[in-house]
Amino acid sequence: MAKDDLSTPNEQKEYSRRDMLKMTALAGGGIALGASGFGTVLELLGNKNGEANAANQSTVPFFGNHQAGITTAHQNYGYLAAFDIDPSVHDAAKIMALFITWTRLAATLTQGKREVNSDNKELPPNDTNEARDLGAANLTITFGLGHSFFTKDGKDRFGVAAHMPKQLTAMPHIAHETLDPAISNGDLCVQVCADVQQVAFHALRNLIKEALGTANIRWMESGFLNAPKGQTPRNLFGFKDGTANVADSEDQKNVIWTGSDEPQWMRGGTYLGYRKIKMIIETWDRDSYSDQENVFGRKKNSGAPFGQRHEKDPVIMNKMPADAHVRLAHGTGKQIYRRAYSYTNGIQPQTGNLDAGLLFISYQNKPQDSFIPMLRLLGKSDALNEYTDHIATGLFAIPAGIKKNEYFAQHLFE
Ligand SMILES: C=CC1=C(C)c2cc3[nH]c(cc4nc(cc5[nH]c(cc1n2)c(C)c5CCC(=O)O)C(CCC(=O)O)=C4C)c(C)c3C=C
Ligand SMILES: [Fe+2]
Repeated sequence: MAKDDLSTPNEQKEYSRRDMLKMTALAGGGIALGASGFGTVLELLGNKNGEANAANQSTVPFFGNHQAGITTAHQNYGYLAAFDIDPSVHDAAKIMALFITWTRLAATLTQGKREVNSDNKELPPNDTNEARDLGAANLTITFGLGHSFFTKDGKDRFGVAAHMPKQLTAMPHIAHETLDPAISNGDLCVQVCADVQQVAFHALRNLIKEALGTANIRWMESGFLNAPKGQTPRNLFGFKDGTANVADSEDQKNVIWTGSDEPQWMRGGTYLGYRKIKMIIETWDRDSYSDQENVFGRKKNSGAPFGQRHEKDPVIMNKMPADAHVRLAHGTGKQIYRRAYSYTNGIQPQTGNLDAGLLFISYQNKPQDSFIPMLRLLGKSDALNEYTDHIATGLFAIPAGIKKNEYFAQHLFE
């Protein structure tokens, strides 16, 4: 049978054979791409099925100055996953090979294309197929590196510890947190977002599959967030969440993107701060409306700060209770860019309560001066603490955007 009877030949290959050979050579040679490796690389598909139905064909560019999925309009579904490098891997070349494969796959999937299957039906399929008839649905894939990628037990793991991002540390202890290490931190992180959950899951699943043997999944979380176009989404406490985020690109440059104080390969990148925060929904739902508003210092319906009429009006700190969440966060004088998702995970068997909360994700160029001090202050004094538990954490360096014919973190290694 022909390569794949449902497929049309790819017209917009992301990489030529020469590009891939060049990248493989740059990665130190000797990288085994696997028996079907080059077939996979060279025969990317156009996804023609979407033309016949209402699949969401919107795409977000994968290559660029900054990675996508950060200032990209918030998609409806998000996965955040962390990976650990397999203990058998000591060679940077193996990691570079994985990053080449991940880059190729991400560049393909985010543009609504799929990898073609081999002629040989005795081999497993290259693509798992469940998103074949769906478009890209604004899929973005964002890659990051944890502190433990660079050093572990005091050892420089892959010869790049000298180039560690300046603000990347292990996460410090924060008051009142009850962290589960199994769902915290990790050597690598991948954020996958899309407007169709099946598209996002498909992408993550295929990234996991390609990493096997080099990097193993450590944890993954999935979340959702919906709002009418142009409106701020609401969290599970019913409040508009994300109002104070900077929208202007000059402000985003100051808050999000790293500059000349970082190693060259990290400039134009950012840091992802992560907290999994369980929300004690049952207690919240029994609290009075006015108490709920006092917790944040904002009006529940309009999102306006106390003493103001409209959501985007400036915060007047002394109109809010001293321990109001917004007063404390705003009072640090620091800014972060929040891109959170709500999560639900059925019922907690021990209590019969809902297992639900917020996958708090923020991007900032100086986490040691913003995200971490803010967490410390909120951990100590925030009125919100009565209704929340911080159960997982992470801090990851997100390198600059990937250029065409380059691969993720290439300039860290070369
Ligand atoms: C480390 C920082 C923060 C954590 C953790 C955090 C958790 C958290 N927040 C909400 C809900 C809201 N937060 C709001 C504002 C806000 N929150 C932070 C930081 C953290 N939040 C900042 C920096 C700000 C903006 C402050 C400002 O300058 O005005 C709001 C108000 C609306 C908005 O601006 O988004 C809400 C609502 C929850 C539910 C939560 C943990 C579960
Ligand atoms: Fe907040």
